[in-house]
Amino acid sequence: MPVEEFVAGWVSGALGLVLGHPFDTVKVRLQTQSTYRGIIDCMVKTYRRESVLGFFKGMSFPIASIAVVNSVLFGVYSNALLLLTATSHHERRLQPPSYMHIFIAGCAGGFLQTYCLAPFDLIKVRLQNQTEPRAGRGSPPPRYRGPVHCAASILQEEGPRGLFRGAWALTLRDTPTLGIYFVTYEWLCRQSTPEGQNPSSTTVLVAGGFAGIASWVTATPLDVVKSRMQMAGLGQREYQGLLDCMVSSARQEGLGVFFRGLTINSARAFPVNAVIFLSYEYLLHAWG
Ligand SMILES: CN(C)C(=N)NCCC[C@H](N)C(=O)O
Repeated sequence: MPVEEFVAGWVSGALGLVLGHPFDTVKVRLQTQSTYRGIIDCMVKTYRRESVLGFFKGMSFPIASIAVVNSVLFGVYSNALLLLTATSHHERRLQPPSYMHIFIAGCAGGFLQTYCLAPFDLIKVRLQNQTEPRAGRGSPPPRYRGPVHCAASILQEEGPRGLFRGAWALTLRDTPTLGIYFVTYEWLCRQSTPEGQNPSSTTVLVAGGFAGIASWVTATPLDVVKSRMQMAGLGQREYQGLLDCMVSSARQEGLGVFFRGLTINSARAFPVNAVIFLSYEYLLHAWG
């Protein structure tokens, strides 16, 4: 099984993560708290209360973990394509796989990555939602002191299953949308690249950026449900399950609730995924 796709996926995931984390914090807060009037209001309040560091809350942990998840995604995707089409990454420009094969391989990558992603994503969301200023003398400490303390507290208070809160919503969110992600990327690359040639860096950047947007636009409704289910039990509303979360969110806040965070998600998705695909392609090219 070729492993370089896993390593390239890890490096590119880490680069994308640093670039995208401030956008991600604003998105998570908009989706789960109703104290903000919009993106700018959320950014201003975060900056005033928590300084620039507020945007980077919960990042140390995902930089190690989400990068591993990206490595699983790209590694499984590439190896699934190898199984389906018997072509390696380098052979795929001369013998391009069908969009159906790309979609299936993307869904397989999306499905398997959620097993690693679920607990990491839960911890990230819980830490990002702590809006207390940095602990100073006299101010009460935040509920979670960091990722390890957060994981230990969830285990203690909610049991091992607590770490997988929202995992179903995550699986439903990621399986089809990662199929869409890779199909969009390949389709855009093929549109502007002569047959048999490698796409230029500009093409990779643009195709990667739009692939990110396409996947996040389709993922946003379930992203909202997933974030709410992950926050449930923390003084926020408890849900009976995924359907209950969808129905009660729609009843209380209207259908627009499923598009919360769409603008910030798309603004984040372009640069993050442009960098992910560029560094991924670059590394695989450099390793020959
Ligand atoms: C749920 N969706 C839509 C995705 N995971 N899409 C792939 C993007 C991967 C990248 N790490 C990012 O966070 O944008």
